[in-house]
Amino acid sequence: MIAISEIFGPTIQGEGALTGVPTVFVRTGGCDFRCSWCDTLYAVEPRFRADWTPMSAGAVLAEVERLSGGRPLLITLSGGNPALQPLGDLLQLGHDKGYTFAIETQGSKAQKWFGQLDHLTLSPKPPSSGMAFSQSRFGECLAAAGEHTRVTLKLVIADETDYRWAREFAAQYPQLPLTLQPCNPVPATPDEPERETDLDALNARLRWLVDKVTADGWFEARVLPQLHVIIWNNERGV
Ligand SMILES: C[S@@+](CC[C@H](N)C(=O)[O-])C[C@H]1O[C@@H](n2cnc3c(N)ncnc32)[C@H](O)[C@@H]1O
Ligand SMILES: Nc1nc2[nH]cc(C(=O)O)c2c(=O)[nH]1
Ligand code: SF4
Ligand SMILES: [Mg+2]
Repeated sequence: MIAISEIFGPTIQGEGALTGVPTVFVRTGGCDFRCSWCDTLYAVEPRFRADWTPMSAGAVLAEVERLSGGRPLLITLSGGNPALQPLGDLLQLGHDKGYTFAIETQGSKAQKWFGQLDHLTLSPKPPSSGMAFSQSRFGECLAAAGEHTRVTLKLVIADETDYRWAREFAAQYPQLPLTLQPCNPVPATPDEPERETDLDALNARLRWLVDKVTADGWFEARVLPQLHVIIWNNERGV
């Protein structure tokens, strides 16, 4: 069974290489990380376990089909860390019906079924997250993706230290398309789900990041904000 926090959409992918693409989100519950600025703690902290529903692959796909009116589109798997879940059957069932799959994961756990994905977004965490990075685990994720899964990198940048880390990290993987995403300085929390983000502060970070990238001639990097945050602020389910 798959631990499901929420299934919502269709909406648009607000982050990374597929920004703007219509998609339904399947959010799993449970994460092996606790990033200091995580905007999705209701799908991370064990105190919310009672809100996560164990669902079969068939039941998840039935809900996606209901939301999408049976028209196959991109399904985005996120969390929490969806790589902790048994998702191979869902990928098989969905592909049989014409759906495609992208996943958002931090690169801390590889699964054989990564090779069944259409898109794998790896988002290793910078120093500001407070999480340790494991190069070997990240390498295992890349290896598990194999040849048919398109892999992209998405790095969250909160400050100068993160930026320098991202520069060094990305240089090791020149073959991977890269998005830099400014950290939302005021994400919603489970205790304050209606919290408004500071869009001016976010925009200032975005400008700072664009200035850095252009001044450094880092022309391989694409800079994108979380589009859904700009459209819907910190709202959940969009
Ligand atoms: C909530 S995570 C879930 C998937 C997976 N655990 C991961 O981190 O990749 C989805 C994406 O949101 C990003 N994210 C989380 N909090 C953020 C924040 N405050 N500002 C910008 N991006 C954030 C993460 O870095 C990740 O790329
Ligand atoms: N529209 C939209 N795009 C997203 N991209 C990544 C999301 C996530 O929470 O993983 C997300 C999300 O929650 N909503
Ligand atoms: S890895 Fe992703 S879901 Fe887990 S705490 Fe960090 S941002 Fe949140
Ligand atoms: Mg999110």
